[in-house]
Amino acid sequence: MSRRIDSPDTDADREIHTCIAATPPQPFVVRAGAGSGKTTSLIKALDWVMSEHGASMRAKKQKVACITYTDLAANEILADVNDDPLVHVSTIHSFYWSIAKTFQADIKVWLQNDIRRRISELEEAFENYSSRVRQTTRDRNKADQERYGRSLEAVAGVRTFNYGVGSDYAKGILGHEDILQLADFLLQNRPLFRRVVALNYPFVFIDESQDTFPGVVKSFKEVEAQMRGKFCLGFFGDPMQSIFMRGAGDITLEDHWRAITKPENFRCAKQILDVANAVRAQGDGMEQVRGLHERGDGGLKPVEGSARMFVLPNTLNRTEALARVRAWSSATNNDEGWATPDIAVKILVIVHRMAANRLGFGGIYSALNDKTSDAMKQGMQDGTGWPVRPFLNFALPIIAAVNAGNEFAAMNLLREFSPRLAPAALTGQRAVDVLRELHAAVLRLVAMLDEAGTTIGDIALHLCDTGLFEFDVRFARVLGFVRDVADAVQEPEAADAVPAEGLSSDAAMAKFFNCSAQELWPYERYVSEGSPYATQHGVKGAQFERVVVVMDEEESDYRTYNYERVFASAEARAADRARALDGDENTWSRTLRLLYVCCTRAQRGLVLMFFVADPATTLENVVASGILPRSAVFTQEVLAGWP
Ligand SMILES: Nc1ncnc2c1ncn2[C@@H]1O[C@H](COP(=O)(O)OP(=O)(O)OP(=O)(O)O)[C@@H](O)[C@H]1O
Repeated sequence: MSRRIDSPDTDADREIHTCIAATPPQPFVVRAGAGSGKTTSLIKALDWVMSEHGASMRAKKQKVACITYTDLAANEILADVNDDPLVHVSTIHSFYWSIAKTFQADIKVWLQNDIRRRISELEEAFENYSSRVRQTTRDRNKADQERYGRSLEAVAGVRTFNYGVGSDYAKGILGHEDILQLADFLLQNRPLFRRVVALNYPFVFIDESQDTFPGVVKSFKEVEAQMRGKFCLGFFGDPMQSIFMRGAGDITLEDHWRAITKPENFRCAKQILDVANAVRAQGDGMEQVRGLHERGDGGLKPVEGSARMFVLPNTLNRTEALARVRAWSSATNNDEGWATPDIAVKILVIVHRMAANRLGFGGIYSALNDKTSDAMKQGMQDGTGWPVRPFLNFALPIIAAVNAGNEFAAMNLLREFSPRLAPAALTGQRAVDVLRELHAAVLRLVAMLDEAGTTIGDIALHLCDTGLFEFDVRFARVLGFVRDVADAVQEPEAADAVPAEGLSSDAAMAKFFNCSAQELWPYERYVSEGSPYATQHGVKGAQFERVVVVMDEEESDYRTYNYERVFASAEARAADRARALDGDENTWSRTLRLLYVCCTRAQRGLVLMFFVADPATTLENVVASGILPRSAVFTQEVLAGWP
């Protein structure tokens, strides 16, 4: 297998090498477009640190830190550098915890102050409640204040703090968000801490820097300012691919830092790259060159590929339109892959709602998506969120095990998740009695899922009341008010609240509990990847042979993204662009970047399906935008006669 590290150096790679080999090493910011092989450059950079500075770093027990966006990316990079112990690859959360965890006394002080801050915020909110605020909201505010008060008391007695999936302060467990706040606080306020970090990690490289939190960039800049000459930062990113609201975007250079541009694109066939460049021309204007090549008889040749748009009336049935476009593309490209069910084509939807409604879990989707925090949306979409884990990790698997007659698997799940089988709980009890009760509870669970009226809340209460499953503190808290579900759903303040801890997640959970339990199976199938759909945000960093991008304002969140703005009249676009250049981030600029990310996922074939109210006008706008030539833009008529 060819290794990334063995691919020829590009000009950008040579510049990175110069920065790393300089005395002292020079911090740098690599700006490189989609498909440019940023990860390859990053791996080469790690290799140069090892070859140029490895001996002295080993002697001083130092490491180079490489911060990635996901654990998956971290593992891939680690494999590429042969798990060299000189390289520490991790997500920002793990890295932050690894540098902060030895500062236990500081952690306690920070946490106590932070809990006090949260209590003050709740007190202030309470004082400012208008007379219209309902009693349940007031009661919950008080309950949250009391809960934090109890946490504060408990934290005083905690000896060791750890990092876990969800926070549980009384047990000394900090959650994801806490780790970020804590380490940023230490990095930005404690010179000694900055010094220790720089001496342990004289090189820190940050991948996907456009999506790194601004606080993280600020923190590392402070380390660099204090330890100049002894600490080298390297950012690898693409401001045009900044698609998460909390991302840092473009990294501003300090005086002595070097800007490096990597203009190649190795991923996209020519027609797709032309579209990507035309999109980007309206953004930062960086033009990418080269495109996908393949080896043929006469050596390496550029791949032409295909890129088309269908401008369709938004009255069409989306599923039928998609099937027709795929059949048409298959025939036109003479490529059966377009019509092959499932995975040969990746369909990118703005939100999962389209897939959710079609597959039968629209209720779960809207409960945990609409007016909820980004973390809750994301956790629902990828199946890692705390509200859905008890069902995905325990309830559904145990039902499946029972239905398949697999008692061994069912027993293993009970051992792993049931608090009643914990050794302490079994003391003084006859195990056989406990098992008999659990068995009956599981059979009831299986029956409940088949009963039409069962809600997700009913399942949750059953799991809780029978001791089948141990809920974490957040879930346990919600179960506390689950019987008031109907009330909470109707409560206007709860439903309309800006996403924040407490109220908005309570309202979302109330809706979630009201959903039919029968939505759980299709939801499970969806998150376990048995689907050709992905969201336009979820495919960051990925590539696929054939991509369909569904641009559909009816499916979208109007405030944040709107493709009609990108393909509006020339005057409207010019006005949005002028505002964006003035620093006013807007729907047009956000959507333009999302479109760039979507288009550049495709290697050989790209189809944009644009559902609009007025296809004729939109078609003219699309052509005027210069993003696709007229010959590549089609309307409903061409699909007539396709199945
Ligand atoms: N130097 C190179 N020569 C040839 N192909 C390369 C080179 N570097 C990367 N590639 C190939 O180009 C494709 C894109 O690489 P990669 O996914 O690392 O890009 P990226 O910059 O991370 O893209 P994105 O920003 O879109 O996630 C991959 O198929 C990779 O194998």
